[in-house]
Amino acid sequence: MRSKNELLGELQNVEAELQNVQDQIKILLDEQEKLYERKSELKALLEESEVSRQLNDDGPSASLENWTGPFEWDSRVDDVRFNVFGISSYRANQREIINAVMSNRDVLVIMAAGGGKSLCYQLPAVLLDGITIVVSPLISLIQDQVMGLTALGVPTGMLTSTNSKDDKFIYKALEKCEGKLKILYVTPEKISKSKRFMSKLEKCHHAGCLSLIAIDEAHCCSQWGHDFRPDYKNLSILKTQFPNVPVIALTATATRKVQLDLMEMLCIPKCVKFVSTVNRPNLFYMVLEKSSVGKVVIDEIAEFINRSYPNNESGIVYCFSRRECEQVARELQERGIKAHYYHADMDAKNRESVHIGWSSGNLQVIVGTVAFGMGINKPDVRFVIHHSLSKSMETYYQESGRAGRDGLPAECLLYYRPADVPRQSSMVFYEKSGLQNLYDIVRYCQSMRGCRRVAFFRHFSEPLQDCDGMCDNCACSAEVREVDVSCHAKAVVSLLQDMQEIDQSVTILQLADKMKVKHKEIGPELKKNEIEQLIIQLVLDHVLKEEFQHTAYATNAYVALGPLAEQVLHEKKVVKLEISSGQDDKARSIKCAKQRPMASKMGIWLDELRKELASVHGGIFPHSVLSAQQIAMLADQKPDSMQQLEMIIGKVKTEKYGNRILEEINRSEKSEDLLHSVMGHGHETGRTSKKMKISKGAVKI
Ligand SMILES: Nc1ncnc2c1ncn2[C@@H]1O[C@H](COP(=O)(O)OP(=O)(O)OP(=O)(O)O)[C@@H](O)[C@H]1O
Repeated sequence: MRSKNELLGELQNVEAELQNVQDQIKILLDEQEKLYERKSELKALLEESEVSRQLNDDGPSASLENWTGPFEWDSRVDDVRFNVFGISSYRANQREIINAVMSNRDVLVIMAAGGGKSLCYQLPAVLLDGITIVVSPLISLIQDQVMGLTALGVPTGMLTSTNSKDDKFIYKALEKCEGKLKILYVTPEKISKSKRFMSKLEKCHHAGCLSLIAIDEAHCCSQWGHDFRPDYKNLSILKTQFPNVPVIALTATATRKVQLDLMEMLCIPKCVKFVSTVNRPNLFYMVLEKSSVGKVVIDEIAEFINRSYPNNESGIVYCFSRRECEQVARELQERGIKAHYYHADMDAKNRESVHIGWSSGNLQVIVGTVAFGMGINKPDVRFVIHHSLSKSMETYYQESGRAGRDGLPAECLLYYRPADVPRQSSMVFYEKSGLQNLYDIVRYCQSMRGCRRVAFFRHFSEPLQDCDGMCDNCACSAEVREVDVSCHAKAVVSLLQDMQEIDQSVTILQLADKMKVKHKEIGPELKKNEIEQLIIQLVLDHVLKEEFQHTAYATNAYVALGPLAEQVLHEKKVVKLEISSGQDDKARSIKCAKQRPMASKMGIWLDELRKELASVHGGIFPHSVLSAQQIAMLADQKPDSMQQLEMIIGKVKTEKYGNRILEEINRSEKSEDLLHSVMGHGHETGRTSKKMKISKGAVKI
């Protein structure tokens, strides 16, 4: 029998060895984590280089060819731009794209929402002999475009699923090709399902009258895109059937992978690509904490609208479900806001009347589901509020991008609370990369310090650009502490482990409730929303994961242990959480609003001035009347009298708004920056045109 001392000695040795092994395991685990990270980085880089190799093999890129001109059609193009569309100058890439189309090339256009894609096919359509077919996914978008073009005097028609008495005229025009129709909008279903339409199109082509095919919202072709539409898949038939007719495909967003997919699906491998930045410098992005009490959220939204937009400036509120849309619209009405809901369950007539009411200014706010996303062609939307989380960065970019398409300042607010995550995840988990896409936007929302714009640039693999203080985190960052919550995380994991052992499923909210009771003994006290935030953080970090169970009526999202749970349990992983320590969200939002009222007000006045001048000068599009260049001249020359202001922008009545503009110019120390920021698109701002002198052509009034 060994003595007690001998046993104690060996025990100490074993404990020391165990400690040694544990230290080595920790080192190896750290190493493993680093290697995993590097592995995914390398995979992403490989994928990227493979995609760019294929893209390079697939034809010349726009930059390799000179599309600026001169071309023999230059003067005719300028004439149509000015006299038909009332547009005084091009925005970035528009001239080049038009030239590529006029040169009979297939073209792929990636241009930010509101960047001016429509002109790129509408202008050539007017100029070319024959008819242009435009494929567009939504009837509301088609109606909008047809209304606008008809007002400009361009003979335009549409064929959609709903038959109309005009259909006969359109079929006849296609067949006879008499010049009574220049642009024909169709839904993708017409191409894939209507034999009658395709046979008329064949005849039109045969007679040499099919001049151009435009595919709008082309990302709908790709399963990798965020809005896949099965009928778009069949559009390859257009290029196979009419190989000599140029195709122009346009979208606001397409990652490299989607671009490649589009080119393949539309059979335009040798197309010229024009990729513009996703940056929308005039949009202010902000994420707000969403209260768990529904009425509080509505109170805040109503207060925001009444405070910031008291003059009936247009806006959109996006909701998660149809029921929620109706409720939010009703509650906003109760608070005196002219709001109405819009969703797919309404009949077409009802939807149209709401849309028209909003476009004409009778309604201030549309409360919509994503059905009210694509195809909103109203340029002066001043705010887009997300009452609920979007399902991806792409959809958020698109939906919020409905704001400020006129280039003037506009605001994009997103109300976020962790409890909205499982609502979305149970809808998207079956989509290709659905959860991954959702978690990207959740990361965007959880961040209290990162620039929102940078998040977009990263997401769309674009070089970073300056935010210019146009997001909440850059303009008025919250006072944020980074708190070590490893012990709370460990408690969450062990709590969940206990529940899993007895086969008990738990949702994120139930887990948060249980933690609320338990965590007080652990360390620094966390508020309920911070515990929820922590649980979501753990899901994003793969410590936990979401799992889904189907019932006859719904899919429920539960939370379970993820691949890195063990590390947290054994204290091998530090978990930190950003916690706001200063003012509450509302105070912050007010502070943010105070920092930029001048730019917003000025933008609105300029817009009103544009409109007033347009009405004085007989229905010319507002943008042509007070162009960005003219605003740049204001910045450059700082007029100090009404007379000077009138000289700069032309001989017009400017008393009402002019005085206010002058006041602002005088009052603001940074008037140039202010004017730059109200001008929106960087390429046509004073930054580039500051040195420009007034030319007669630029002052159109
Ligand atoms: N060169 C220009 N100068 C001034 N305004 C322009 C110019 N080009 C287009 N616009 C105006 O900008 C607004 C947005 O243009 P358009 O509808 O073509 O955007 P888009 O790129 O199709 O956006 P979305 O992807 O959101 O549909 C319209 O009001 C249009 O008249």
